[in-house]
Amino acid sequence: MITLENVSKVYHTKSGDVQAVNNVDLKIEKGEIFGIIGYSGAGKSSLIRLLNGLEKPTKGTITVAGHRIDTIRGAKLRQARLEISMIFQHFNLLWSRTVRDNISFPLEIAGVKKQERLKRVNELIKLVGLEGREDAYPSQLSGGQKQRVGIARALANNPKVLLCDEATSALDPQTTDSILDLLVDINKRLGLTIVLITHEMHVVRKICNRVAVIEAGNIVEQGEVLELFRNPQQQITKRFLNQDSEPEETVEQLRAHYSDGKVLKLSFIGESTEQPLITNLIRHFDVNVNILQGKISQTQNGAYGTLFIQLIGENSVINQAIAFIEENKIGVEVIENE
Ligand SMILES: Nc1ncnc2c1ncn2[C@@H]1O[C@H](COP(=O)(O)OP(=O)(O)OP(=O)(O)O)[C@@H](O)[C@H]1O
Repeated sequence: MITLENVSKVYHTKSGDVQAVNNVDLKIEKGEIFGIIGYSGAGKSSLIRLLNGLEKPTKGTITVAGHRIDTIRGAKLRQARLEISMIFQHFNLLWSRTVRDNISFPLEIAGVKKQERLKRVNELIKLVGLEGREDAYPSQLSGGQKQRVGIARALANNPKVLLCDEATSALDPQTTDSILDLLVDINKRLGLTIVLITHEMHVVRKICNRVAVIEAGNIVEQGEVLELFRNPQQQITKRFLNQDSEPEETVEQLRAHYSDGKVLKLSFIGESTEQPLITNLIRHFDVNVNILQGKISQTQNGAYGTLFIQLIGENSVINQAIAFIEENKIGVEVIENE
């Protein structure tokens, strides 16, 4: 659905050239939810603007939904953009128009007749869960509702690709989750290809199938989300993963509080979480298992997370239990008591 070959973008500024995107090769399949993660200034916005033709590459070729975005211009580019839609961090709604009229706007531009427009807008309002809010103005909506309007408007002309530019960065965690759920729902229902740029790993974990990590304009690592979580290669990827894991003080607290037996940190990735591990531990070993804390979440390709447990019993039996956990391909780290 999307192919970038050897794409670079250099901005020529008064203070010199800025290499925002550097020799990027990327292939995104139809129906994927693909994440591009990077820190501020890494080149994410430049990359996403290249995908919808708002910027032209300095070199390389860009094909999106069958269109050579790097070369087409004018009416052809506008036509192609109907198939490549976008949502934004700050929603970019028209403040003097109601929800209904905001969603209707791209249909008006595309010359869709009034009767058909009304029908389509009603469908979209239902799809994004905004029934009852049709006549509200953006200023009367919560952040999550505003983004729902943004999503409905982006879907109005039945695009093939939806680009999401930090679409949940201005929202609180709960609202973020509901918007991400909506994106997954739309992806499944409509088979829409979604590309999202973000600086938050939990967004990638929750909804992406694959992810690329961008640093100083270069894609330094890419792959299946769980694979990347299991086996990050680059320092920057590890930093992003730390952002999404237990804070250091929690581990310190656990160490201090639970001095009996051993405290273990279990890491679950993918299918291993399906196993009834705790039941098996109690059944097979003469140990008491105390669940201390944990967070296991679902990714698009299986579960991911950590669980802290305390094992109390004979030292030799605890060691056997640890070996058993390892045999089951669950990551285990002993949190030593100080
Ligand atoms: N129009 C422009 N003219 C000149 N330089 C630019 C332009 N747009 C971006 N840059 C520079 O290109 C580099 C990449 O910026 P870009 O906005 O793509 O990164 P980003 O990862 O999206 O960061 P942020 O999340 O802060 O927007 C930065 O050094 C930025 O200053």
